[in-house]
Amino acid sequence: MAYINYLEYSKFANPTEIGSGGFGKVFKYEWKDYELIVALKSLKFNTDLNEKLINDFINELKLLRKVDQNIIRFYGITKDSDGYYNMVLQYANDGNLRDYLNANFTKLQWNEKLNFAKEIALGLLFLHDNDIIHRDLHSKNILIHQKQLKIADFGLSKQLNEMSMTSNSVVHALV
Ligand SMILES: Nc1ncnc2c1ncn2[C@@H]1O[C@H](COP(=O)(O)OP(=O)(O)OP(=O)(O)O)[C@@H](O)[C@H]1O
Repeated sequence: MAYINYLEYSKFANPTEIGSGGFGKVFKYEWKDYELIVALKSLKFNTDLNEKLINDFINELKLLRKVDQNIIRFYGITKDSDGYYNMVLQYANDGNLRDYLNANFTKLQWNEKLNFAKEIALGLLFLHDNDIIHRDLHSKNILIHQKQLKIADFGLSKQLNEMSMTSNSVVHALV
């Protein structure tokens, strides 16, 4: 397996909660070395180790190593003071597309809406060119950073070559 950066938790300062999802909470931090704002997304379990959640998390890590301007950047992983692993991600300063549209839809111009559609299509094209299907694409999994849309949350994604024989057979049967 290719290398995933391990980052020291002490390098991150001033946490502020920005959201929560299936894996746990998401915090905004300052990455002191680079004076960069990043998002730390944690992997938390209330009960015993859940194999499916872990597999989803590892899958998300592997897929996020790829870099594209319409895909949220993944810098590495860190372990927080409670012992939980966190993904260190590019911080999207305008949050998710669903909240953004709820707040701004009436103000948006057509050229901006068309540009949004184009950026989502470009992000998807990049994923598909890399044989990745997202499988959970919706407006909360699209983040906005400096007016640019970035596809996030690959927990349910699958790389086509990792699909089971059964799924492959179905795909082939359909082609
Ligand atoms: N990199 C980021 N930059 C800024 N905000 C983020 C970032 N990642 C997540 N968020 C915010 O935190 C919320 C929760 O994110 P998360 O990916 O954990 O869950 P989700 O996509 O809403 O749910 P689920 O994990 O169940 O699919 C997002 O909807 C978004 O508003």
